[in-house]
Amino acid sequence: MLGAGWTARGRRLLPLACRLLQPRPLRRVCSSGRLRGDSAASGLSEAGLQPLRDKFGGLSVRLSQLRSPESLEPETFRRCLQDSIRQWRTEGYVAVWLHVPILQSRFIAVAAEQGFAFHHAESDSATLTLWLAEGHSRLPHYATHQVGVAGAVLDVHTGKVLVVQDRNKTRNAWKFPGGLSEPGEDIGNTAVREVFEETGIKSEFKSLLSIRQQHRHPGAFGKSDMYIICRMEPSSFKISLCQQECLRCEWMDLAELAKTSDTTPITSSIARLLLYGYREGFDKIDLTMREFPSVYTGLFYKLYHRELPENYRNMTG
Ligand SMILES: NC(=O)C1=CN([C@@H]2O[C@H](COP(=O)(O)OP(=O)(O)OC[C@H]3O[C@@H](n4cnc5c(N)ncnc54)[C@H](O)[C@@H]3O)[C@@H](O)[C@H]2O)C=CC1
Ligand SMILES: [Mg+2]
Repeated sequence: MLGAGWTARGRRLLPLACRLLQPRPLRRVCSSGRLRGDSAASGLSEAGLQPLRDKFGGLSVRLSQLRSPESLEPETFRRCLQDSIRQWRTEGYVAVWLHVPILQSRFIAVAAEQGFAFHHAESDSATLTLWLAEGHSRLPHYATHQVGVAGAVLDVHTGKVLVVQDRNKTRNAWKFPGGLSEPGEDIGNTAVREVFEETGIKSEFKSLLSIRQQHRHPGAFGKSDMYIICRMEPSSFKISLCQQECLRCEWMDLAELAKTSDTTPITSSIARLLLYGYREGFDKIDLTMREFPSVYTGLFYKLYHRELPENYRNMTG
């Protein structure tokens, strides 16, 4: 029997909803990854909801494809999902990815009762997963780190480096201006942007100097934090301090920064590294950047490493 909350429209949709969640045998997968085949599959197409098989033997179900999600009662969804999970297991699928638009969030609790857990949620959609195969889940985790980037902006003509003291910090220590990378932003571009936003100084990215990894970072919502310091060259010199983020900003003698105790251990270490490069040659400290075409068509990536001598760079045969 159907529940009391079941509407006339919902009743009409029950067979459809059940079919929407019916698993398709692996052999019915077409080249696009869509499950194809018999009358049930044509029902799926009709409603626009088509579970997709991925190359790892998992399935992807997108609730955004439901034509009338408001007519699908959570109880109906629960029964359909339960049946489907049983069948998907029998058919050897290894995992299910369930994509839920924020407005259909009532289905999340139902899926959680069937063993689904959040994989990630962003903006207007949540993705839940259920591992179906034997043993522990082999599904990759979502993002594990946040990335922060600072710019060590050195004026090579004066030997002075740009330093700030952040507002809202427990201790006022000198550090390089910097901040969090935005999605899709190159490391060097974050450094240029953050240096400019916090100090008004324009600068150019030259190289990577260091990477700090910190687990369970309180400012990263308990995730890990990668803090990257770049070597930068200034192209303007007049400071215009961001009052919201910074307390102080100045051009400080690099040798003084390398010696002062009024700084953090990271800044102190990198000031000494930068001083060494300034005196002995930046090739001794730089991780420079090269750009290559990616295996993903139309995309490029940036590779950072120590400079290679010409005869190693152009090796053939
Ligand atoms: N040199 C060192 O020792 C230090 C390194 N770092 C690293 O720098 C990176 C982050 O740099 P930041 O300058 O902190 O980032 P950021 O320059 O992007 O500034 C973050 C902004 O978000 C605001 N904010 C943060 N949490 C907030 C909240 N809950 N509510 C409202 N506003 C909030 C802050 O007030 C600040 O304006 C991280 O990778 C961190 O590990 C941070 C501090 C010191
Ligand atoms: Mg900052």
